[in-house]
Amino acid sequence: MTTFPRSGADVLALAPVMPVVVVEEVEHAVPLARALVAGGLPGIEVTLRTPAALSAIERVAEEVPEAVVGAGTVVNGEQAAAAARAGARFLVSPGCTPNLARAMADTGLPALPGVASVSEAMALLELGLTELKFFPAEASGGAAFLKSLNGPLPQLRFCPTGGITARTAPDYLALPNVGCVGGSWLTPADLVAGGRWDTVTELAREAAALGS
Ligand SMILES: O=C(O)C(=O)C[C@H](O)[C@H](O)COP(=O)(O)O
Repeated sequence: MTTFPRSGADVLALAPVMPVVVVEEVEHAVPLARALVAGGLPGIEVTLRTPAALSAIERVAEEVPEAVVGAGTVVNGEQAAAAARAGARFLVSPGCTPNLARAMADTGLPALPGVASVSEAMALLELGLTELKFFPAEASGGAAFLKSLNGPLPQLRFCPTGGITARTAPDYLALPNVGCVGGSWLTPADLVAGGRWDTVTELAREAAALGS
């Protein structure tokens, strides 16, 4: 039986790669999640960027028990609450405000709030949050930024996301303050639209192997 994450650390520990997916058609959600799970990636971040996103989370939560589905692109409290109602097991935001941090905590779900600077990371640390998303990773300094941050703030752990590929992921995963990396490269729009689930599984398998 799947154990659901109870903390940000549990979310970071799901797999070396967190697939970030954009679901345009709700019918794609279940086969997509099954394809990722089959490749060894149980954690799935469904971005709240499409009208289908909340229904997609609901379907995966109900129909794919091996998956751990979370909501991404959470930018306000209403979305955090709606994602929790839909069955999300964790929340991810691209950036954070005190209001959003509170709203995410109110859901009772583990969350990875996003940061892109030292001061933003320190503000969340003051709230007791030590597992964060680093977004947009490549545009904000990449692996070199996180390596520098580990000096003054070694208590923080990150899921860097944004512009990361299968080729650059190992640079991040080699860092002591990186738990996993996020990315959309496992589920390109053309593969999803064409229902090419075997290829998604293949990409997921390669990504899962980055942790070994
Ligand atoms: O929507 C969010 O919550 C985000 O933070 C953005 C996503 O994580 C990135 O868009 C994924 O990055 P790519 O792998 O470069 O596509």
